[in-house]
Amino acid sequence: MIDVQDLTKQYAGRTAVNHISFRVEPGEIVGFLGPNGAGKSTTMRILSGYMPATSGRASVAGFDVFHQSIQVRQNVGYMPENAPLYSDMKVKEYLRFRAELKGLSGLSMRRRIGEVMELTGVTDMRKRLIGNLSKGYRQRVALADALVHKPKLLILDEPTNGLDPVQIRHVRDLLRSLKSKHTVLLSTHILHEVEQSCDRVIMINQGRIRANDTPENLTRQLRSTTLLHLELEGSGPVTEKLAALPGVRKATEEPLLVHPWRRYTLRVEPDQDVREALLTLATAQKWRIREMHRQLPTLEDVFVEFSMNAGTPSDIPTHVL
Ligand SMILES: Nc1ncnc2c1ncn2[C@@H]1O[C@H](COP(=O)(O)OP(=O)(O)OP(=O)(O)O)[C@@H](O)[C@H]1O
Repeated sequence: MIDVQDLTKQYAGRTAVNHISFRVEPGEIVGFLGPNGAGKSTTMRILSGYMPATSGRASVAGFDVFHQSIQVRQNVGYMPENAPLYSDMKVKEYLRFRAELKGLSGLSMRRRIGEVMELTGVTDMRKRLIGNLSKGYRQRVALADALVHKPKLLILDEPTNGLDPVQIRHVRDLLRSLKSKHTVLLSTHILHEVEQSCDRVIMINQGRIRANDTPENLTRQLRSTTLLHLELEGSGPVTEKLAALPGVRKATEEPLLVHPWRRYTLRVEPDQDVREALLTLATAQKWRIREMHRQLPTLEDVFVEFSMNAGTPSDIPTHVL
């Protein structure tokens, strides 16, 4: 659905996107992540046919973004960051205006506007002036605009920016519901969202792609230990025996919980799962276990690692870390 090859964009000598290549397959929801200034919006603008690149090639739904930008726009629903909306128009009036610009008309247009207003939860706001809407509702209107012509590909630049947690959840559910009908390229700083919604993650920093994999593989790759937390009741040298399990780097006993239960934390080698061996040991030792849970590195840990390794830490604004 998206094929990017060796794409570069320079602004007045400053390289915003630096020889990037990637693909997005039909039906995928791909998270496009990176710290502020990484080059996400620039890439998304180019892919939507709104800005030319300096060099390289990109195609969307089989159309070249440079030479066939009209066909590209027909196939792409683009929601820019801080989408500009006409504040003196009413919601339905604005969507109608946008739908007409995108070539819709008549009954099918009216039906479709009704559908996208329902989908994005703005039906009750249809007669309100956009200028009087909250940020969350304006974001929804921008999303309705992006969806109105049933594009094959949605390019959403920080669609959850400025939304409250309930609205964020709504957008997440919406993304999931769109999955069967649209391919989605999504930029966001809410990594929890990406872990929950995206099939794949492309991480970009300083205009270069640093990672391109599933959220699971990225977190697995992180050179870090997995933590296994236990609440256990047993006698003898428990900590030593736990530490001796193959794959365990270190075992620590934390302060007594409520007698006779104790809490232990095992630092486990990446890619090792010691839970079965642990249960076998516990049975042999007649220990009792009332809780066991693994704490895996999150996508946020991966993001920080890639962001920090790629550039000088001072390049990276603290609010995204
Ligand atoms: N119109 C422009 N003129 C000059 N430089 C620009 C322009 N737009 C972006 N840049 C620069 O290009 C680089 C990439 O910007 P871009 O907006 O693509 O990053 P981003 O990853 O989307 O960041 P954010 O998360 O803050 O939106 C930044 O250094 C930015 O300052």
